[in-house]
Amino acid sequence: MYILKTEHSFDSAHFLADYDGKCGNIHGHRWRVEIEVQSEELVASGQLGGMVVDFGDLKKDLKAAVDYFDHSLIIEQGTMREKTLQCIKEDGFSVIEFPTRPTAENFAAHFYRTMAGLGYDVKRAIIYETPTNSATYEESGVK
Ligand SMILES: Nc1nc2c(c(=O)[nH]1)N=C([C@H](O)[C@H](O)COP(=O)(O)OP(=O)(O)OP(=O)(O)O)CN2
Ligand SMILES: [Zn+2]
Repeated sequence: MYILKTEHSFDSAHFLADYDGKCGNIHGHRWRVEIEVQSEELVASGQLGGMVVDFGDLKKDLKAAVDYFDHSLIIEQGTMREKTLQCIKEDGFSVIEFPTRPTAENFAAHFYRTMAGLGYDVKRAIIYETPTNSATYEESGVK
């Protein structure tokens, strides 16, 4: 089995709604996203010969997925008053409404599924919320 790994980072603010503690307040992180893709075989010949995929393509696709969140405020849908949200947007701030609580675990699943949706055979996605705290998402099954 061959496994390729690449990473990108993004800066964003978030908060955990209904969290009893400092993470319930708006705060920021530099999120590091690592992605691993796998293959039993290498491309036989040509431009991609000897590769699983071209690192250039893998990096470009992960960067696009990650850049979507860069320098924005990520909020869980339905956890901010509509009026507040509207004012923030009207004042020109970039807000992304996320379907689930914006935890490292949910971001790991998000990036896994985004890259899988692009056709990559993703082994795992690892999200570092801080330099020492990370969450990993994998899907079990026959691979
Ligand atoms: N399992 C998870 N636990 C927590 C998550 C998460 O995504 N998954 N997220 C948070 C908060 O977002 C918080 O920002 C993390 O804070 P903390 O671990 O305390 O990290 P700090 O580096 O800010 O801690 P210091 O001790 O103040 O340096 C909480 N839990
Ligand atoms: Zn946080």
